[in-house]
Amino acid sequence: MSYKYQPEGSHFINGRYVEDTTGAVIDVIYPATGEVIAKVHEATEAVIEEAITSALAAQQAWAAMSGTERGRILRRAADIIRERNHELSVLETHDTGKPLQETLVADATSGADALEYFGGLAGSLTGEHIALGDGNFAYTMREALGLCVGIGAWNYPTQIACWKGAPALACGNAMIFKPSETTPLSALKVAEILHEAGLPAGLYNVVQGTGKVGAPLVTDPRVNKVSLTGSVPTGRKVYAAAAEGMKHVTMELGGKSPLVVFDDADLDSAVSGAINANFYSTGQVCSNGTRVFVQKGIKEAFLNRLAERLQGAKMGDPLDESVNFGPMVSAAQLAIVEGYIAKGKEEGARLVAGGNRLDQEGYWIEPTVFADVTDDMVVAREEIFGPVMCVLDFDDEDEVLARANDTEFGLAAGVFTADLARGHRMVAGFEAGTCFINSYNDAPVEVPFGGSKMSGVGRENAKTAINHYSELKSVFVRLDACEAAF
Ligand SMILES: NC(=O)c1ccc[n+]([C@@H]2O[C@H](COP(=O)([O-])OP(=O)(O)OC[C@H]3O[C@@H](n4cnc5c(N)ncnc54)[C@H](O)[C@@H]3O)[C@@H](O)[C@H]2O)c1
Repeated sequence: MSYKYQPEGSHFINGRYVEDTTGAVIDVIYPATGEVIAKVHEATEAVIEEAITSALAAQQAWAAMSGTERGRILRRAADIIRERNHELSVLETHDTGKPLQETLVADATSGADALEYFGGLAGSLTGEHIALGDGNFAYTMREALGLCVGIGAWNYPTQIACWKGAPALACGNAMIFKPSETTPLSALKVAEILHEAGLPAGLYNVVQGTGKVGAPLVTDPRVNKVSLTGSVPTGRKVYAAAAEGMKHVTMELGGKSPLVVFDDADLDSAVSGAINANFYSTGQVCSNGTRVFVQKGIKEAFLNRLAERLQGAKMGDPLDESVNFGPMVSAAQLAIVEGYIAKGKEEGARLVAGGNRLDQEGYWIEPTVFADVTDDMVVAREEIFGPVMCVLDFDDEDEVLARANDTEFGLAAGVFTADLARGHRMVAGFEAGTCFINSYNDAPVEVPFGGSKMSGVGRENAKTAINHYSELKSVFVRLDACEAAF
């Protein structure tokens, strides 16, 4: 039987699709209907070995090319992605369930942005000259790390494949990317397009599978760097395993981020911020501001306006471009979200919107809002990773800052206020890697993205990502005689 989105092979290795049917079967399910749209096989040991050996065989020649030449290929790949944006977005919608309205602007296009940005930077990577007196000097050389492994989550499959691949390749590395087993299709297209753009075979390989495939990649001594996007429990395991081999890591993990709305904020703008911070991608965004602290003076106005605006959430066929709210990615994730909604009710939070599963095929749940949430409730402490907004009340700035920071996570934080001095004071106090003033969840490639505390290590995007995919070699040069004590 052939499936609607069946790829030519489960893996993309050494410039071509590869299959090994002895690997366990993974069903790829369209979350909107529950239909199986493809079947892929988990990578076997032989597949993993082929991915590693072909990457190693290609990497040194790639690193020896000029940055400008490498960058040209990445920029060509960006152009191809943009030309095929519609087709890639339809695939992403099938892989994830996210509405086409979103995938058309946020997924392949964001991946293309990363390829274009790092393609542009590749020719400007340099070391520096350091004068040391007496004519002596040192210089630094920026070198590729070697073989990098990227491991993705299921919420932004194309974007994650590009956000990791683009800086890795720009710096002269090879990458093996393992997408989430829930969304295996889009990364294959990224690999295909990179090679079509001229990337030499072996430099961007995609292997499918669960953590059983991710784990041996992380521990393989030939791998120099691991970049994971995933949950904190997985991050802990992967970071520890990578530390055994003293490997470089980037950890983009989960969050329970605060969004603080002061009573001088523009109400509609703040409600928009809260919607973007909770319901985009059906709430499956790591940086979501799911603890919405609203100052008591505007609490009722905020909740009323939010209820009105929620009427604009349109669920339905994700391929219909007027639909703006899709299903959860999987039955398992839906069950987790339903569990948290039940917990919120049990703990005494006031359900003011949503909370119900739709009685139809697929993994649909309404956008949900709890009010009167308190800091100690489970729904206010744990990452739900679904469309559940928790609204908490507060009185003053010092109090809300302390409460906003009272979490093990530190991915993102936002503030809405008309008082910009207060906005800057708040972000200076937030214990979070990515902050927003009068906005939420913007992630342009030019800006570093990442978390502090348990939400991660390192940064993606922006010039700083170069530091995470390369290292400096220092060279001391003596021009006068070298002297010694004896
Ligand atoms: N900070 C960010 O940039 C960011 C972005 C998106 C998602 N996330 C986080 O990702 C989570 C949701 O994604 P998920 O459910 O796919 O996460 P997950 O942690 O379950 O899985 C992430 C990836 O790790 C792999 N994996 C699992 N165990 C492994 C192991 N032992 N060794 C190597 N790889 C292993 C999985 O197969 C998957 O590809 C949420 O917590 C979310 O906040 C973070």
